[in-house]
Amino acid sequence: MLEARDVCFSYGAAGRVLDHVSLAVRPGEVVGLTGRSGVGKSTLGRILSGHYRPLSGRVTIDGEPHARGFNPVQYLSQSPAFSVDPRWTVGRVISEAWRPDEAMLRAFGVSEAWYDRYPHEISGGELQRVAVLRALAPGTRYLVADEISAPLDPLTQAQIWMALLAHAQKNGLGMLVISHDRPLLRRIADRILDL
Ligand SMILES: Nc1ncnc2c1ncn2[C@@H]1O[C@H](COP(=O)(O)OP(=O)(O)OP(=O)(O)O)[C@@H](O)[C@H]1O
Repeated sequence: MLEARDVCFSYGAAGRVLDHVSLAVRPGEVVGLTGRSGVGKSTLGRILSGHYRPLSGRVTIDGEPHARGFNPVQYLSQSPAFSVDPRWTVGRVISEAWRPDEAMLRAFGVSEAWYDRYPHEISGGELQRVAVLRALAPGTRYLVADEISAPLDPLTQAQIWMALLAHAQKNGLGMLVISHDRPLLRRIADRILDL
């Protein structure tokens, strides 16, 4: 189980962003997280992913704190361009994490023809699919998907969610889906939390 318990956080001297927040995601469970803009959803997602340390409170993965090495809690943002090295080819970006097979490439609509290109040489929607596929390395146990489909066309959105949900179910992957799109969350989440 991925668990945040009594988490508090603030960015420097600015006011408190998270005040004693607790949340849990079980393996194979899809939890929706929504709430007004600026309430701290992305901050909580990054804390769960080990990017930020809480001021107080704990984050545990199956009872253990975040450790060095491959991160079993992968964070995906709305803007994949910020999370990939612009000097690496698409092929290197993916294979640095793992080597997905043909079926996975097809399910996520990723083409090997892009492998020799750089991130700015594929479209935003294509890069998002690359980022999602990269995050699904075998060691990934939980995925924090932060508004990942907001800028995509409806067809690409549907393709990504269908592939992600199928993969999560098959592999017991837990997902925290952060979104303002309540109809989307009602379709895909087992339960929805309002921060
Ligand atoms: N690096 C940072 N430094 C200082 N303040 C920050 C930083 N990142 C976020 N904040 C502030 O922390 C608060 C929470 O931001 P966060 O991005 O977690 O909210 P959110 O609920 O995800 O918002 P949205 O729905 O608009 O994406 C906001 O007031 C934001 O301005």
